[in-house]
Amino acid sequence: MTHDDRRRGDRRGDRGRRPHDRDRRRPRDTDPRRVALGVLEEVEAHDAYANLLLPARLAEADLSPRDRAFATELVYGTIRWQRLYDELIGRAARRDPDRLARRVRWILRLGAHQTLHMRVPGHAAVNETVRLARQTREDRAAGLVNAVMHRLVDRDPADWDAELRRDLPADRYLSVRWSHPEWIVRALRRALAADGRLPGDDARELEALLAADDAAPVVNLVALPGIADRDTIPGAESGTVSPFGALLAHGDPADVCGHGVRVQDAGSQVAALALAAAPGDVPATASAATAADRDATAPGSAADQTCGATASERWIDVCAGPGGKTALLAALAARRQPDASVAANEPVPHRAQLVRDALAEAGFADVPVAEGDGVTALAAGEWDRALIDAPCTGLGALRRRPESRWRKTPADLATLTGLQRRLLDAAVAGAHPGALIAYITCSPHVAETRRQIEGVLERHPGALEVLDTAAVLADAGVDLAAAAAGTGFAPVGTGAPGLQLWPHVHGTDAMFISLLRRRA
Ligand SMILES: C[S@@+](CC[C@H](N)C(=O)[O-])C[C@H]1O[C@@H](n2cnc3c(N)ncnc32)[C@H](O)[C@@H]1O
Repeated sequence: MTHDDRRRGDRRGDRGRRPHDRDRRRPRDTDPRRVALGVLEEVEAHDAYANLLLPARLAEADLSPRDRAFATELVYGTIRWQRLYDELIGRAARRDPDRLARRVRWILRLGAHQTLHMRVPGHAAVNETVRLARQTREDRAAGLVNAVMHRLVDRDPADWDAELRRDLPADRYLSVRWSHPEWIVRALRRALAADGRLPGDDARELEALLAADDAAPVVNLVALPGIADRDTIPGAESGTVSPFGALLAHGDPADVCGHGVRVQDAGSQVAALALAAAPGDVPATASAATAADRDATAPGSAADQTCGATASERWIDVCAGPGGKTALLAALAARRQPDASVAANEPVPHRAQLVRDALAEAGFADVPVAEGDGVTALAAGEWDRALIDAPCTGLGALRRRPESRWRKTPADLATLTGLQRRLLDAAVAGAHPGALIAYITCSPHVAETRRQIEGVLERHPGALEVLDTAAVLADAGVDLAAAAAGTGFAPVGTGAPGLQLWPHVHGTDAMFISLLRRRA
């Protein structure tokens, strides 16, 4: 080492080490299976979220676009399907899979995913899985991995299925076959039945719902009305139930987002639209719409035809973070009623900042975002339309968050339903006659949906009118029948005091939307 080298080294010291130095010492990984295994182990060890961790690990690796897609499917698919794979691995290994070393279990789950859901030929799945075991210091388990993988690939998946169906009680079979915790299977069955969707013991619709949870969801985009046009988003296709929605089957959403285009599930779009489009029986709190306002709204677009609001209303989104619905509400309000004011509330500071960012990006930086309790904001009563997108179990969005089904427990329900009830009661307390409330969850669980609405109606007899959400949305250009066409399932359920959307019927997350109006 020359004197100059030494000086350079001294100057840089440890803190001054260039970012690439680490990369130079440790070659970037070029194996998608090894990258996926690392992510899966980290997700498990640190309760991390795969959708946050994976992009970081992909950025550190050196993978072709094809291998990045392969690693992505390996991670998400293996997490989703782990219950099925554990059952089959246990049968093939003739031992409890929980007694295998963690890494060996992940290696086998990865192998199972390749052969059962990724169309990797059997021999390649076996060889690559054994290779992965050897490369990751699990040589001693290579024999077991080889034997288990051979038993998995040598049998037809239909044979495995027949064996499971024969051996397991009905709910346990569904739980294993569709890789959901058993309590979630039961909760979804109850939710479908409450929506009038399970005649007799027909499991067909329940299985269709479970299957929809297991499919990789297509990216849903929203083109905020008045700001962006869904027909001009590069590479996007139509086909969502939302009048502002588009699908991005291929490509990186980051390449098309911005300037009023955002990633947002079509069910969320429809939920925000329902509040905006509900008939404006709300007494105007300031001046009525001027002729100039009305002229400013170009006729013909979905947004213009759909908002039922009257002028100068005050709209509030009380559970706003991260701001997807707030941005759409602001766009809908601005398009139809420039005089209406929109405000947001989100108690968690970093999520409140995300709401501000979402609003600023869409050109609504002037929308105030408070950091308080939604219960207080609602009880204060300074609003004409309130969106309560309540914290919930998220059982309606399992397809988007692969690990969430394994982390939720029935115990989560108690806290969440208590808060949901307080939010609804505060809305009743704060609402003036004619004020509108949209109560929304991204869960179909009956305790979070219809029972909440039944409960608030019982606690405040005569105070609320339940609007027909499906009819409001139909007037707003949402064609539920077209969305359900070809699925073999009814476009709208029956009996619920609100609209329940379903992934297997409408292609949306399972959002529940109930529109309520305060009576005099
Ligand atoms: C389902 S998320 C809302 C999603 C959001 N509306 C959107 O579309 O982007 C529920 C939000 O409620 C917030 N929250 C939790 N407790 C709350 C409370 N007491 N009052 C109001 N909001 C609350 C959570 O922090 C979370 O951001």
